[in-house]
Amino acid sequence: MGRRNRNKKQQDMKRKDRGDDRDKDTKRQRLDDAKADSIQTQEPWGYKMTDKNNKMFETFYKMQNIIPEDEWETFMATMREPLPITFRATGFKSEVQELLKIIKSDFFSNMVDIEIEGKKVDPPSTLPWYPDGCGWQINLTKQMVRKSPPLEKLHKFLISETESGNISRQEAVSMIPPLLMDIKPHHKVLDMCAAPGSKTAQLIEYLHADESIKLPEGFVIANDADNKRCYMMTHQVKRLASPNFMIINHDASTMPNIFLSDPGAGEKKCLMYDRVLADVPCSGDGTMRKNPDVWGKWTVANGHNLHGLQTRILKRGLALLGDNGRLVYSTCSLNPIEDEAVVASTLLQWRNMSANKNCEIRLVDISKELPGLKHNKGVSHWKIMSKTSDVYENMSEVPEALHTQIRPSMFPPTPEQAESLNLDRCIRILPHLQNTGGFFVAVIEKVPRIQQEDQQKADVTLTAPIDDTTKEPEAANGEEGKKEVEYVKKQDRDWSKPEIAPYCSQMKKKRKAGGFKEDPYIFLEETDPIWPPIQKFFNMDKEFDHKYLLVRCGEGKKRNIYYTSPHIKTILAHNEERVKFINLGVKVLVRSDHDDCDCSFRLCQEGLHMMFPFLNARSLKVHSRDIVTMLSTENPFLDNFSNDVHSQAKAYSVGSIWFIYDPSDEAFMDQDDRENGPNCKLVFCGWKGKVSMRSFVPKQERFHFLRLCGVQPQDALFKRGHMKSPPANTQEAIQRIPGTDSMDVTSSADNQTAESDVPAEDDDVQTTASDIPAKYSATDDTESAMDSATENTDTVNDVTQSNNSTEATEAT
Ligand SMILES: C[S@@+](CC[C@H](N)C(=O)[O-])C[C@H]1O[C@@H](n2cnc3c(N)ncnc32)[C@H](O)[C@@H]1O
Repeated sequence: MGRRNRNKKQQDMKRKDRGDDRDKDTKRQRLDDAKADSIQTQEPWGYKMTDKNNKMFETFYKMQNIIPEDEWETFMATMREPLPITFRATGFKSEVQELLKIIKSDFFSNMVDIEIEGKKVDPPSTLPWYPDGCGWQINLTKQMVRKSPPLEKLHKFLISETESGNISRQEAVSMIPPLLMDIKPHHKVLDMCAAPGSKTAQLIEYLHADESIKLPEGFVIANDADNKRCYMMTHQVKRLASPNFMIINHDASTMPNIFLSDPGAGEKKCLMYDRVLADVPCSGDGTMRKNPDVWGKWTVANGHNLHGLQTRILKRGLALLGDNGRLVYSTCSLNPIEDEAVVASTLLQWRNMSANKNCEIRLVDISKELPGLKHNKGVSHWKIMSKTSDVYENMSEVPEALHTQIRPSMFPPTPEQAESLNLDRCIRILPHLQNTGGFFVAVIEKVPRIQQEDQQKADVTLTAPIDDTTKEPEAANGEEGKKEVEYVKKQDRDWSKPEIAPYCSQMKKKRKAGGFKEDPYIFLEETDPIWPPIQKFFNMDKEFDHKYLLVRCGEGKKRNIYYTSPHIKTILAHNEERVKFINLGVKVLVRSDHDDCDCSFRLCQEGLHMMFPFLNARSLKVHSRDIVTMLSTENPFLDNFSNDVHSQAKAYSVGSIWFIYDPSDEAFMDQDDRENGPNCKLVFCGWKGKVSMRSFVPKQERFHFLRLCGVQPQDALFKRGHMKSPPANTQEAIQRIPGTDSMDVTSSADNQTAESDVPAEDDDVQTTASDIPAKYSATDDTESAMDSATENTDTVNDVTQSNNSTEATEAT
């Protein structure tokens, strides 16, 4: 008999000795039940989904008493209903308000008397707790919106604006954790499990919320263990174009320390964060409305398996949190083992660690921080159920055989401990309270017990050295306490000091000389000859420091130049060998060699918002109708622009330019701007040729800006009388774009004239005139692909893992 067979036989015998055979029958029975339960049913709107029943789920949650008895039926009925559409408007405040005006007037005002399948549809409403009316809920499923003819216009609008990143289709509950982080522009923020990045995007927005600050001092570091999902996140946050942002790729439970000085030289300075978000991987039972697959997959084991990882991530997050910092722990699961048990056991362990005596961590009362949000309080008591539906009140009742699955830390605190923990300060969002998904949030703050007087407060979050104690937890009372201590010793000895994490050492093998596989990040030298012509051409402000510009190729011509913030540069400089950086820096300049231009680089739209406050030359004030001209025409001739713009343009040599529309510039704005133009500042980059002038704006964003200027992309642009005829020799070449009734754009002949005049498009701008109608005649396939690609999904289900490893795949 081979060794493997022998081992298996021994294991079977052991299992028999433990009486595990009884499990088999129960298991078989349960599988049969589950199969019988999962009958495919046909939903309205023509798509199939599994039956929404799971007996184990019901038994488990009924037993927990976290849903009041008289609400149980409503809770279950809501869980079985599909989730309504929710989204939030994103971006700069004034631009967001303009977009909201359009949403209300052009789309929602028409939705008052709509009936679908004989039922009247509720008009869309704002999420009462989301600030500034920027969060919205439409009580329809996305399938309904897609298939219903009266909602076609709304559907196209949602796809288009989601694509350009001006709205974020995000579950309502998923918007909550970033709001509770209370982000300020100077905060150092860590998002531990960030992909696909919907919450990260909020964090970046809040960091940049004060538009009067050119560049905030703080930054956001987004981490995720899944390399592919890190790249998805790159796309998600690209439009926010923040130089104060980076993506890294590590296991959050063993996040490496980030040094702010050379780790080899003298005193180590480690980064401590002001804000940490631990939106941990979870069983996702709060997302069953959106992901009906979870119904069939749910077992108690999912929560049990994730508890260990969730706890380790929370502990590591707390270890990295600076004094007076705030950590938000969240899951989209209602399971107390993934929620309160993780929080309670971590708080208790923190207290037991003698090394932590200088600092207290405690739950923050957040019940009043989001007025209008309906929620229940966290619980202090719950029960543990095994896969075979045995129920345990404490660890001593758990058979030895289950000790690897059921841990002491999963049990509720004693009544005395519970009194000091204030678990009721956690919030539970139950789906039936406000027609949402299910969610759990706890906010924890770290408060120094002794404010050390010699500590330089201003620098505290950047310079506080990491607590590198290896001391073990002090003994707690009683048998349970001893077991807990043993457990902590075995599993968690180093939770404040994962200096060389297993993941890092693994990665070291993959590393090639000079860093990880990514292209290198090479900062421009002070004396780099590339810089003076750029500085001169754009008359760059002295405040702009070119030592934060970087390129990604060491040799040959530099194609793109990126900008990053001082702190991000410092982090990169001292950690390139140890931290896996996936993405950082905003593209601000793109190579564009042209015989008639002294500067080999042009501005690009992606980085313009960050750059324009530092540009003292090459700007053109424009009217709203000029925006329409430049965004609806490939290379308009100079005399297609207003006289005001034409005369400014004549003064400029050939090369990169940027346009600014500023409603606060009373002297320049005219009657048409006041009547038809948007009430927010807009900037675009472009190129001034000899006879024409073009913009470089990615196609998705063109539609957004056109809408802000009161033009529906499928409406006639000429209706407003904005276009002057192009010169006579190109007159005949004007043609209709197939698929539109009314939109005319200048033709290929016109483009040819201009092509020699302006540089060709780059990969940051891929717009051809015919893209416009093509997009608006998207097939169903394209639309559904867009739906799934663009809606932010932060659910991790299908969890198969041991306590130490997670294989989580995302359900989209
Ligand atoms: C609930 S999702 C996060 C959603 C995200 N915060 C958002 O709002 O878009 C959990 C994420 O944790 C990641 N993850 C799983 N295990 C991890 C670990 N050990 N360390 C870091 N990230 C992990 C998954 O790849 C997944 O992207």
